[in-house]
Amino acid sequence: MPKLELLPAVDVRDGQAVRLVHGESGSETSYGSPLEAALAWQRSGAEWLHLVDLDAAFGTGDNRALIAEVAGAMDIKVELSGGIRDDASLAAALATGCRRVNLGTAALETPEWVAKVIAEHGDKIAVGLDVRGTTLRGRGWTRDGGDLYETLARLDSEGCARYVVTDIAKDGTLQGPNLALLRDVCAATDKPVVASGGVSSLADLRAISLLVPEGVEGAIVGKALYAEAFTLEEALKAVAA
Ligand SMILES: O=C(O)c1ccccc1NCC(=O)[C@H](O)[C@H](O)COP(=O)(O)O
Repeated sequence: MPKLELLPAVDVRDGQAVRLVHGESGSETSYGSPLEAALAWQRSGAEWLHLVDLDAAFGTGDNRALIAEVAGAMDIKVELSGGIRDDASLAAALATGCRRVNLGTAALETPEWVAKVIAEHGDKIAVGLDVRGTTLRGRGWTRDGGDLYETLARLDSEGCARYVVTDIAKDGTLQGPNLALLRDVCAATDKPVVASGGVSSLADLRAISLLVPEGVEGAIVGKALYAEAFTLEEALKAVAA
């Protein structure tokens, strides 16, 4: 059985690595230099980095140059997220050399464009399905954007390669992942799913690992690493077992 991939997160707001609670603007705790954080995860053995431009997601500017610097400094695979909504932002994201990008708002607001870029870029495109209940949220998770399962069916029919699934109610709270949501999404698609939001312990990671046979491919871990609930080395060992 393939092991669960772990993607330590670096979310960038106003040039700083931050953690949010429920993804809410204004709930930031700052953790200093995004580059230092990313290099630390790489040194600890990460194979992936989940790198988010929160300003681009919220429409409060962007950290494009810094994101490019961080992505360019990585020897590991990078997944980029936040505010990738049109040809210019997609081109800038792909030019960083990242392995893939997550589209969120665009999948809700400009589905034709998303279908086009899925056709052009294949598995370089993933779609972030960020939900409250089963309602998708866009624009930095501030606006409703339709039904999770209807959107998933549409994206599947367009050949979307992968989904990053976040329960916003869990994100940044250290309350544990929404395993039922992950199971339900895996049952609704044959495509791999990356779990995001709420991981609090090694037990949570082991619980997500048990969903690998159902289609969960990876887990994004943010707050738990910054709060030192466990180390990345411990997490990598836990999912390798
Ligand atoms: O990814 C986005 O585009 C985004 C937009 C608006 C608010 C937050 C956003 N992402 C947050 C993340 O991807 C978190 O890093 C991730 O869910 C980790 O959560 P946690 O382990 O609970 O800190």
